[in-house]
Amino acid sequence: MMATTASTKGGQIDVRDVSVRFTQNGVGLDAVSGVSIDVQPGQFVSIVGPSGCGKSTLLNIVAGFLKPSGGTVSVDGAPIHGPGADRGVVFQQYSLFPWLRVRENVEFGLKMQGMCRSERQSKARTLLGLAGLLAFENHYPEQLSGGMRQRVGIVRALATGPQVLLMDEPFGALDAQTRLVMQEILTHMWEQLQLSVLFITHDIEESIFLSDKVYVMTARPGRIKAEIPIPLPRPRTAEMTSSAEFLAIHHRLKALIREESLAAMGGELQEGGLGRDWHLGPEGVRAAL
Ligand SMILES: Nc1ncnc2c1ncn2[C@@H]1O[C@H](COP(=O)(O)OP(=O)(O)OP(=O)(O)O)[C@@H](O)[C@H]1O
Repeated sequence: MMATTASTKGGQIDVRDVSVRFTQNGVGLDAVSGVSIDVQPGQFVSIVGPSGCGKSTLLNIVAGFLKPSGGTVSVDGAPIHGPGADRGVVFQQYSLFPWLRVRENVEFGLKMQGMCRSERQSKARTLLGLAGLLAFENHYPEQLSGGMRQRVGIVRALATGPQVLLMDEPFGALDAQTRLVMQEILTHMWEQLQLSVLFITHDIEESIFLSDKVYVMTARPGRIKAEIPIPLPRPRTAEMTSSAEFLAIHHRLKALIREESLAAMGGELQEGGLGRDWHLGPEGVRAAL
């Protein structure tokens, strides 16, 4: 992997035997059970799994927004007790301040840290340049497309210099074409800044294209079902997505997730729906009605 700007290499995430139990109206729900994952410094790691398996819950724990019921989480050996400037977070919804211009949005965290005006301007402009947004530094968020807003969101999350970037379905609201461009921009920024990234997505192709490793979670309570290394060379190119190696990984991941998606639907599809009545055929179903 190449790097130009990072000085020290940090950003190791260690999640050990983490469990989460939510209690609502006196009823307990096991969301995550005994999950252990690791992200090595500079690694790009994705988590995929069926809806509701606890992916966001896990990310929120690493972000420090949520405390696990059991287990430990640390970054570079330091236990996580809450949110911190060492971890940038990007969600699917663009969370920019609409009354601030693009550069002011990016500078916000730096201003809070007490950095002087000229230093924070120069930092924001460097990052906006990496994301291809320098020409828009004086625009307001509402003047930007969804993809551009999300790029500003990523730049803002990176402004305070975190070694870890946590991303929860960041491109989920974007159209397919914009999504591909965003993947390339993110890869470029990741390579330049030597970040560790933990990335959640529903999109199998996206997870393979971006990652060094993909974790597949089971249906709730979420456990780690498989850890799939992605040995494709870098830089990744659009052509690689039709290579035999890429397609073989895609096939494997799809099968793993399908099993869990069926399980997540409580067995209805195998037992009561698709499985039970399909042998009847259209005639049989009509007769049974
Ligand atoms: N604060 C909460 N209180 C109670 N239950 C919660 C809470 N947050 C999440 N859950 C439940 O925990 C489970 C895991 O939720 P989570 O959002 O982590 O799943 P997910 O894998 O990210 O889902 P999706 O892919 O649909 O976004 C779900 O059943 C959800 O309803």
